[in-house]
Amino acid sequence: MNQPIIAPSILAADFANLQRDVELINHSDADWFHIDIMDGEFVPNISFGFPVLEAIQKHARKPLDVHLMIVQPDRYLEQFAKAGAATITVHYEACTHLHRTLTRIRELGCKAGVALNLQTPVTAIEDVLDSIDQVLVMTINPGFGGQKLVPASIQKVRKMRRLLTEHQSPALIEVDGGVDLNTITALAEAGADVFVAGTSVFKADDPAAAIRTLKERPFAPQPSPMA
Ligand SMILES: O=C(CO)[C@@H](O)[C@H](O)COP(=O)(O)O
Ligand SMILES: [Fe+2]
Repeated sequence: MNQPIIAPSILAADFANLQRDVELINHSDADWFHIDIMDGEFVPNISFGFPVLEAIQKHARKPLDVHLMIVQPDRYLEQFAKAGAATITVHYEACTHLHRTLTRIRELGCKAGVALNLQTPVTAIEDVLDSIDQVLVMTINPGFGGQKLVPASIQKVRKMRRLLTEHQSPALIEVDGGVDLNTITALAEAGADVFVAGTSVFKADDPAAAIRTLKERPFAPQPSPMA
């Protein structure tokens, strides 16, 4: 098991104190910033757009991992790249020409990610694996923070790991939704590399300590079944 990559989701930050929360992540053991963009059409919620992303980018000292929950993402790829995205993840369900979209993301100098909703089988991306740097396995229905992880998604992460191994793909597996101290170990054991955490970080009494504990938890000794 590799050291987990922790990506706190800004969606759960205090937007009235955004700079404070960005600095908190800068000074923590977190690895990336996870940025959720929702358009009110692909998902039943609207998060924030370019002015907020640009404000985050001005202060962030770690890579921006941008998760686009929007229809026709091709319209905005260039703007997200200009706004400082290190990785741009589009939804499989939102792309008519997925290969074209992924190729464009890489041409723009970003890493290319594909997100799969709960019902989308892992094999959906099999034929474009060469164009993918990261696969985001949704562990909730997208659109809102603070939801409980859907248990069946752990098995899906396992299937995704098998698929990537079978194709010798170096793509990272990211999990998103309901990641906390109770779920991170099973997700890491199933083969996830990147862990998005919103509520479990920003709603904790001490977010920096929460990040540290999330990072260490998959390596912590498990309680024996007799205990
Ligand atoms: O993409 C999404 C929601 O659609 C996520 O990135 C959430 O922001 C994760 O929040 P928590 O489940 O960790 O509160
Ligand atoms: Fe997300």
